[in-house]
Amino acid sequence: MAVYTQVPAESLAAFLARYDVGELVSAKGIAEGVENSNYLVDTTRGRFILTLYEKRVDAGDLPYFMSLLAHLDAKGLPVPPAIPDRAGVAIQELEGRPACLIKFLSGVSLSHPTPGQAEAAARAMADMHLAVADFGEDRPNSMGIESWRPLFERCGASLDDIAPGLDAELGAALDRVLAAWPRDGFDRCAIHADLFPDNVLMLGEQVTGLIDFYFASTDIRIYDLAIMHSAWSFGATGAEYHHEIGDALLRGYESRFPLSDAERAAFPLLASGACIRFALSRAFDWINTPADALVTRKDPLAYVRRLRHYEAMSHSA
Ligand SMILES: Nc1ncnc2c1ncn2[C@@H]1O[C@H](COP(=O)(O)OP(=O)(O)O)[C@@H](O)[C@H]1O
Ligand SMILES: N[C@@H](CCOP(=O)(O)O)C(=O)O
Repeated sequence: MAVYTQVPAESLAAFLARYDVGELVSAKGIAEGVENSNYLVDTTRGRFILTLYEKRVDAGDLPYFMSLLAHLDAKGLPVPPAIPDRAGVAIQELEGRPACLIKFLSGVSLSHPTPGQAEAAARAMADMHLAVADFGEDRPNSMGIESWRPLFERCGASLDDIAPGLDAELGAALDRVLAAWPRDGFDRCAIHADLFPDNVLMLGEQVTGLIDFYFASTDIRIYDLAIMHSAWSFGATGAEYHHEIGDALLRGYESRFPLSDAERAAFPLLASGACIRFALSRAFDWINTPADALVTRKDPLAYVRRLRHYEAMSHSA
């Protein structure tokens, strides 16, 4: 479920009247997604996505996200920019929420990507990193390394309610990863920071959409690839590593943007950091979301198992 805010038809029709997009034909809430309310809107002139930003997206960050999307769209990347109304305004308010009308992109997100699809998606990430070389704006990563210790402490002893020993295991991994994290010497740029399979739209092996830029921020470029690697290369429980997908991701990325020796050496560490980040955000949501809430809680342990894989790789390296 991801329709937290209901938009009455009259209010949507009045909203659309500000734009040059024709008249409202239909609007359906989109079930996928967890952060925002999304509607699929058809008008007499085409199809659009309407997003109402809920509590997790800070309205103050929207200008950065929209500016990044406009930059990537202008460079020909398959991203969904916000559409400006007749007055040139893209970030609006609807039903008391910040809202944007967004370009609809075709394609489907994949549950079980093939190596060819993984390779194409990682190539698209590298294209995105190349395209932001002249993007001048900056946003600190609100889910970056500085946030992990405070988030871990907010989860506290409740971690052991998820699985006995989780508090100690994540605490020890956090100490190791924070101590070894590269503070400088690596390329930094605007990264997506959440390029999971559900945030890539594809038709066959063609990438038709990179979506959901609401964690985008300035961080280590290869950390973005490490996040993608940890999200794509494992079975749903995180126990099984699919090396053919992991290899395809690196191949696709490197076909555009080869890794340096230092980046290659740091990759397991950066991927361990990615696992800690998603294990902690999922654990926090697990602890703070009632089991009967409409939103499906994502399993933190699926990231703890991935973490063990990268930690073992770090040790053997
Ligand atoms: N621009 C778009 N074009 C087509 N479908 C989209 C677009 N943006 C979002 N969607 C659809 O809406 C779903 C939820 O969007 P997403 O941005 O991932 O939501 P959330 O931020 O709530 O997680 C996606 O899985 C996709 O099906
Ligand atoms: N990808 C994250 C959660 C963020 O949700 P999204 O729907 O905005 O991608 C995870 O799987 O933990």
